[in-house]
Amino acid sequence: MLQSFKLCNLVLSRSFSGYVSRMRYLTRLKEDDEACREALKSGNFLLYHKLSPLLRKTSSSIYKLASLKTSDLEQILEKVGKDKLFVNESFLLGCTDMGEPQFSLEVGDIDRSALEQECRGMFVDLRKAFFMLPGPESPLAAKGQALLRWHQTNCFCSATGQPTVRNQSGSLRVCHSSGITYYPKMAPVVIVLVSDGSRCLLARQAMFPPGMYSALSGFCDMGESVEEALRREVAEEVGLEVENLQYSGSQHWPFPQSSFMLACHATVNPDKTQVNIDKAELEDARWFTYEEISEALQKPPSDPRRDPPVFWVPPSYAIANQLIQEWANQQQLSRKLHGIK
Ligand SMILES: NC(=O)C1=CN([C@@H]2O[C@H](COP(=O)(O)OP(=O)(O)OC[C@H]3O[C@@H](n4cnc5c(N)ncnc54)[C@H](O)[C@@H]3O)[C@@H](O)[C@H]2O)C=CC1
Ligand SMILES: [Mg+2]
Repeated sequence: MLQSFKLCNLVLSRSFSGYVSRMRYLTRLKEDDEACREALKSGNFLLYHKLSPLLRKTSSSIYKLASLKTSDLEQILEKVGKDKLFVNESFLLGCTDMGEPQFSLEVGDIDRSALEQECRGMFVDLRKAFFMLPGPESPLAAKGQALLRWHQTNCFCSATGQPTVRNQSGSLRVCHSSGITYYPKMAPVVIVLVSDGSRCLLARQAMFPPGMYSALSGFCDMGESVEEALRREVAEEVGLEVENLQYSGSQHWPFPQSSFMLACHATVNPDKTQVNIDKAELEDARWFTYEEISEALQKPPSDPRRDPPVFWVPPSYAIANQLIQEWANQQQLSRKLHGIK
């Protein structure tokens, strides 16, 4: 069986591009428990302590996700008094460009400082880790946490109350009593940057760090399209009617419990820009000029102790930043065309 799996992979990697063979390999690992158990023997592991990922400082003093090989992880587990079979509790995350499988493992029941010492790293709260990690590593750190959290909160069937059982990769859980299969879930959220042609509308919730304003956002209701959710959220939160919706991109966002962010641009009639804020949702919503936005995009997050707080926008790992950046680029282009400095 294993022999034929390896042969099949070899044939695949010769006949398809690297990307296609990696995706086919992952599908196989998701569906075939034995193949996944075999992959665990040559995996790369991201560790999480109570959902905080393990980071390591590199020789050039930047922080990266610590990725441990199977043999190193087994040795560390033995040193901290844990059976090396604990590796099998990992969940499949993906594979590297070299085709090496990646897994996440929750080690929250092992002594944190002993692990940090053995791994030469530190467990960092995910929100803080986002500020420390190089751009491409944040989504992987988020995905690892989201998958662990989903398994931790879906141990029982919501129909029967009986325990659910995971497959080896962690791509699903089954209740053998009801026969229901549960798959990891994300909640769809729309996020929209509203423009009146020369200004853009940003808002802040009371829970945001002082001075930070972001694009309007909201969870999709059951049965809604992205367009419907977006028009409703803007109407609810600031009392405006939007038009000209334009899709920009999407992002998995691990907060509060795995959201799927769908980002769009939209416009309002420049004669109808009076905002009427829903104070239950938002602390403030304001129109910002191009000058204010480009200044905010160039500076790091404000010191939260500054009083009054300085206006700033979400950092580059958040899709809100992408929307704001795109709007600023568009404004810059149109100002150039119209000879405005
Ligand atoms: N990555 C990014 O750039 C950004 C991400 N976000 C994320 O989007 C999420 C939603 O945005 P909000 O404006 O807060 O949404 P919202 O405007 O829909 O308000 C949140 C409220 O919606 C209700 N709700 C409905 N469905 C929910 C669900 N599935 N999960 C949790 N609450 C639900 C709750 O009462 C909650 O208090 C935020 O929690 C935040 O994590 C928001 C802005 C930027
Ligand atoms: Mg909202």
